Amino acid sequence: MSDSLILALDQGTTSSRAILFDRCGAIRHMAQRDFRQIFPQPGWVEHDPRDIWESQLAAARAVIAEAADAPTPAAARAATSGELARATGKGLTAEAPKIAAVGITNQRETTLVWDRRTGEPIYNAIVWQDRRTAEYCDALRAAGHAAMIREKTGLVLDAYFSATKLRWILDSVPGARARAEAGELCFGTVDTWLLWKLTEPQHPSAGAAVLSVEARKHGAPAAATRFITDVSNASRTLLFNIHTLDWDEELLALFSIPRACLPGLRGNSEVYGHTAAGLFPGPPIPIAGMAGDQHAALFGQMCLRPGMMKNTYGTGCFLMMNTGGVPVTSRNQLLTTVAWRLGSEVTYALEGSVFVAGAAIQWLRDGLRLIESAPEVNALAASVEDSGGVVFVPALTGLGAPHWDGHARGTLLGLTRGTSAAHIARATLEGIACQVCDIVRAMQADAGTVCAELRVDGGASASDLLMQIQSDLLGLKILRPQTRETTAFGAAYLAGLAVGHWSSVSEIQTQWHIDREFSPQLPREAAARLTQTWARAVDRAKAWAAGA
Ligand SMILES: Nc1ncnc2c1ncn2[C@@H]1O[C@H](COP(=O)(O)OP(=O)(O)O)[C@@H](O)[C@H]1O
Ligand SMILES: O=P(O)(O)OC[C@H](O)CO
Repeated sequence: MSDSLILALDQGTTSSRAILFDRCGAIRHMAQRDFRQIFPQPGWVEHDPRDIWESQLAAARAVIAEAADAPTPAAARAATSGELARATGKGLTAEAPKIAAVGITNQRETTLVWDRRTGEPIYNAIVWQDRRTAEYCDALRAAGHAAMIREKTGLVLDAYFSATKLRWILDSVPGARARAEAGELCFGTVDTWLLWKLTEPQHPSAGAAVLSVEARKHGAPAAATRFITDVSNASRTLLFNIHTLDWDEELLALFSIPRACLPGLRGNSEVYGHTAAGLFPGPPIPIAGMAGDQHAALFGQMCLRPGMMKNTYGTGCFLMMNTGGVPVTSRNQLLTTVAWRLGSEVTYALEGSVFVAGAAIQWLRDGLRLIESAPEVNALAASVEDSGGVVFVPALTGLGAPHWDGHARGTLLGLTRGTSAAHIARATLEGIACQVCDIVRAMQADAGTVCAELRVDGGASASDLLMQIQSDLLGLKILRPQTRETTAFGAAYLAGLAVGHWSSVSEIQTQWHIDREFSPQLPREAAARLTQTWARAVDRAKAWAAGA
């Protein structure tokens, strides 16, 4: 077991990644495949489910092939002493790597529907960022349903979540509703789609002989047992009751969703099935971990005690705090969500989602052309002492938590003739950090605790300047781990724990190491002034697109 690896599949909004971790938690191999973003109308965002699957499969096959070509540490040691060459007569080229388990983690809320018999999607995946159902959400809110929805699901009524997207597909694709009611269609988030595809028998690449031997050994899984989601992904659909941990009849009726199209519900660390024979070289691999990406990141950051929190700085920002075995109801417009279920033990979390974070830096690059690459923002912003009074509210697609204003728009204030590109770059980093501050404050008020530190990951956490600004504004320590692939880490750990690759959570806790710690350096009064100015700017950004 010591030489075997865990394969984490991290299916994100813009790319699919596959990472092989060894038993010490070190990354051995990594592959990434970007895939197509589809924007059929303003505010609509779709993915082709086949692109999601094919990019994920290609990334997984690439890391496995890379690992097969690379010597294992044991083989390398043996080769150094000449033993391997003597024993095998063929040097270092090894056969398929031993993979103990696969863990899946994924972009959440994104909604797919496919034919239960053929596996063919009936429509593109509607992505979490898609706003086509915003008006329907407004109507439900006006009809007074928001409080019941929040009480049962822990979520706010917003187009971000899956239920209204699923309803849209059932009502818009001819015949879909009747087929869903007849049990002919499957609804899934990306985890469910990947599990379905990974366990799909008779892949074209599978040799007939291999298939029959392996199928006899493992049995071809029935559709019902391959059609599964986990409680973390389910808790982002608006259809799942976080108290009963089951689909909720009242919510299904409200959104007109037939129960027959919903997947079975499982925990986050258990064997859900095996990869189909022939999909990867070697024997079928148990698929043993599954969690939404932010939940996996909370686990991978080892935020295992109540009060511990992490923030992921990617396209958006997703801040989560572990609240232990009790769902904390937010009084400050945050989300209550299932963090994970291990065996019968459920852990809950509070979450705040910022829609635009790293994407604001991309806008400086692609929209304003102030920089040529995202990392360049740091030198530009560091070339000035402060933002020169410029404030940027990066509400380019509205404001998420805790404001939830889909009509807010990006707002650049305080411009003078002395304003330079550097001031705007600095204001962008401050704007990202200020959005995170709003969430941390709301979270600490809800949870009644003041956590002394924030663990960070995601692409933009590479920016030392952004992390320092964040620490200054929050007045908290920022801890950046050595491995920032914490989402994939979390999925790998969940899978590895289920198959005994790691013996316990205490064993994996020793694998989390700090790369750098950032401590507040700005006087608190100066930080308070900046956040007060930010609050005034947010007020001006709100409701902008709603008209006069
Ligand atoms: N060195 C850097 N400094 C600041 N921002 C960065 C840096 N590197 C990447 N980014 C930002 O991080 C984001 C990508 O992070 P990533 O975690 O890969 O996002 P996602 O998973 O949402 O696709 C981009 O929006 C980019 O602007
Ligand atoms: O694809 P990511 O990593 O930006 O994550 C997307 C989130 O899960 C959406 O809620």
